[in-house]
Amino acid sequence: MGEIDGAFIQAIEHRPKPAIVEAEGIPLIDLSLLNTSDDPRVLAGLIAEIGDACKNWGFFQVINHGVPSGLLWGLLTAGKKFFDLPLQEKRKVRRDEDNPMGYFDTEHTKNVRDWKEVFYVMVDNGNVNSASHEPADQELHKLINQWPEYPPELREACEEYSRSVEKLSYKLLELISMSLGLPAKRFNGFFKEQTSFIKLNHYPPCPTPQLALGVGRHKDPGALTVLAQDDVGGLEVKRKANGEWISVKPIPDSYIINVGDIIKVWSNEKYESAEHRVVVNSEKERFSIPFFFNPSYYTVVKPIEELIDDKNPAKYTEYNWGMFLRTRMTSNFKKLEVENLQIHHFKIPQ
Ligand SMILES: O=C(O)CCC(=O)C(=O)O
Ligand SMILES: [Fe+2]
Repeated sequence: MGEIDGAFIQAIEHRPKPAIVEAEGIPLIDLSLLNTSDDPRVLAGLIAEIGDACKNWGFFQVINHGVPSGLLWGLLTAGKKFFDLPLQEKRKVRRDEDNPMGYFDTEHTKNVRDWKEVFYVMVDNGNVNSASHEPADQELHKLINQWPEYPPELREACEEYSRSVEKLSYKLLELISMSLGLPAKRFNGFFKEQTSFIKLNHYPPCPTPQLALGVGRHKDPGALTVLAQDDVGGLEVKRKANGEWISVKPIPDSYIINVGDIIKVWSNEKYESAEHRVVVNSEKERFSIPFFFNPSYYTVVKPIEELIDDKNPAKYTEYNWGMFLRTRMTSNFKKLEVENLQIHHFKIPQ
């Protein structure tokens, strides 16, 4: 990535400061009960814990999650071999605005360049996505995975890993649904033609980590994010209660679960999608792999009927998920002069 260029420099108010490391930190939830029972009465304590974490933090970590650790290790190893290739090799599978799957090294978040390189892979290859909000863009777009020649094992590692994390995502979705007092499978129908994808993130060491961010502050737009990180650390979450940035301590063999904007809207703001960002450091590279669990492109996102009434009216007007995703993906290719699309643009003034 070379010398730090002005495009990476964050405005003063968004530059990283030493983050607070909380003794307790974000909630840590043990999912081992899931292996022994799916009876809601047995699971009641776990469901309540998840509900509290979604409400108070929008973030939690899980252990005993059922994803074999070898799958993550295999994918991290294959991903590292890919990122070690020369830039011109990686750019042979470069993503672009027509097909946003593949490699990219100039991603922007909120119109500032991120100190990272990435590789995007669809979980269900070939699913389509909507047109964007651009008036000239009326067509459906196919999301097609692009595979590099080297390392040959990358494809299988991505496919096996995402199938396993998908299972965990459905379990979490069902627990979240029950925690809102809804039937376990209330949300499952939205994921028939899921637009879920994984992203391999590589954050190289940065000579001026006080000026740039690995990923600028943002909220994840989908339903849920299931994030694996290595042992380097750097993820920070903005605490809902007081707006302070808290660092998320790497815990071996755990996943970080992050409520996305869609669950915030479905729950009519009972649950939070927390702002987060990634700080980089001058010594160590870091790898992370988020799995973005996203519904079908044609999903109309709005507060769930059972959760609204006269006393608690809908806080959002409906929006089309595929359009939202496409517009957001397009905005991470370059610096724009306008704020990129956010759910607060659909908020009903109360
Ligand atoms: O690398 C991380 O820890 C988080 C990355 C992230 O927030 C994202 O890719 O949306
Ligand atoms: Fe994120």
